[in-house]
Amino acid sequence: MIQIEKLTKTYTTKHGTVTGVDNISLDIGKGEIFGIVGYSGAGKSSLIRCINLLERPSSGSVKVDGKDLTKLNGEQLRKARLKIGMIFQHFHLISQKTVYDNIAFALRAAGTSNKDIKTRVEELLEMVGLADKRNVYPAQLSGGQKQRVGIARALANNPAVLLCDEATSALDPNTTLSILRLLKDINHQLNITIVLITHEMNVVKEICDRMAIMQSGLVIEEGYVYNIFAAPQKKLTKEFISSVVSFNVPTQILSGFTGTLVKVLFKGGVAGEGVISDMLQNFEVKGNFLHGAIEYIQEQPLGIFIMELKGNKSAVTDAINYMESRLAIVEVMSNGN
Ligand SMILES: Nc1ncnc2c1ncn2[C@@H]1O[C@H](COP(=O)(O)OP(=O)(O)OP(=O)(O)O)[C@@H](O)[C@H]1O
Repeated sequence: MIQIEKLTKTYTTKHGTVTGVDNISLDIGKGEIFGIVGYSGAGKSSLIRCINLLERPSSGSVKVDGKDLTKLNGEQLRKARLKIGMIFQHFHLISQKTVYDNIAFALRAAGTSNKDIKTRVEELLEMVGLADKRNVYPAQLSGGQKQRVGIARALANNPAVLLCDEATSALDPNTTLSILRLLKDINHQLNITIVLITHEMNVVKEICDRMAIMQSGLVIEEGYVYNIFAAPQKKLTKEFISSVVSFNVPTQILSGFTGTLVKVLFKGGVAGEGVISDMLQNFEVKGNFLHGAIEYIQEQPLGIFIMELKGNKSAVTDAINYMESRLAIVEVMSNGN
């Protein structure tokens, strides 16, 4: 649905040229929820704003539904943009207009008749759960309700893509969750492709199918969220993951162990316990559990165990190889003192 090819965005400032996006290529499939994570300044906003050409790329191309947006003239681009909805961190509602008129505004801009506007706005208000708020003004709404209006407005013209620019960053955790659930429902119901940028890994963990991690304008890691949580490659990715899932044991505790410390991850959670008990029965090693948890990522369990293995070196190696052969990911944290 979205093909980004060798996209670069540079800005000319009085201090020289700044690169916001550095030669990024990404392919986002129809109906996917794709998350782009990074700290402030990583280039997320520059990238998402290039997807609907709010920013014109310095080089490279952006294809949405097969159309290269960088090649369209003004009128063609205006039409193509109707198929790309966007929601924002600070909602960007028109304060002098009611909820109804904020949503109707997007339809009027697209030339929809008054009769069709009425039907469509009612439909959208139902979808986002705000039917009873149609005549109130934005100032009378909570942050979560404002974002629901933003979502209804973004969906007004039946877009194929919804871009979310830090859409939950101004909301408390419970409201964040309710907005993320709404986005997921909309994604299921309409098969709309959603691209969201965020600095919060819990947002990605909650709803994204795939993700990219950005740093200094580059995508440094990309893949299925579940796989990235199971086996992050880059230091920054590990840092983001540890902000939502703590696999860490305090260093002073780790230094007190004399055996080999291993972190064992099992895709599929509980099954892992069976592999560990088989391993303890079949090899001349003793296991001492320091930490065990099952995390749910996209409703799929990921089992994590941190344990000390004691025994002679070859038995420990055999035990680790055995767990790996049973599809565990084993990381040796320390070889003992
Ligand atoms: N209009 C602009 N003019 C000059 N430099 C810019 C402009 N927009 C972004 N940049 C620079 O491009 C880089 C990427 O910024 P960008 O806003 O895309 O990052 P971000 O990951 O979205 O961060 P944040 O969440 O803080 O917005 C930064 O170095 C930023 O200073």
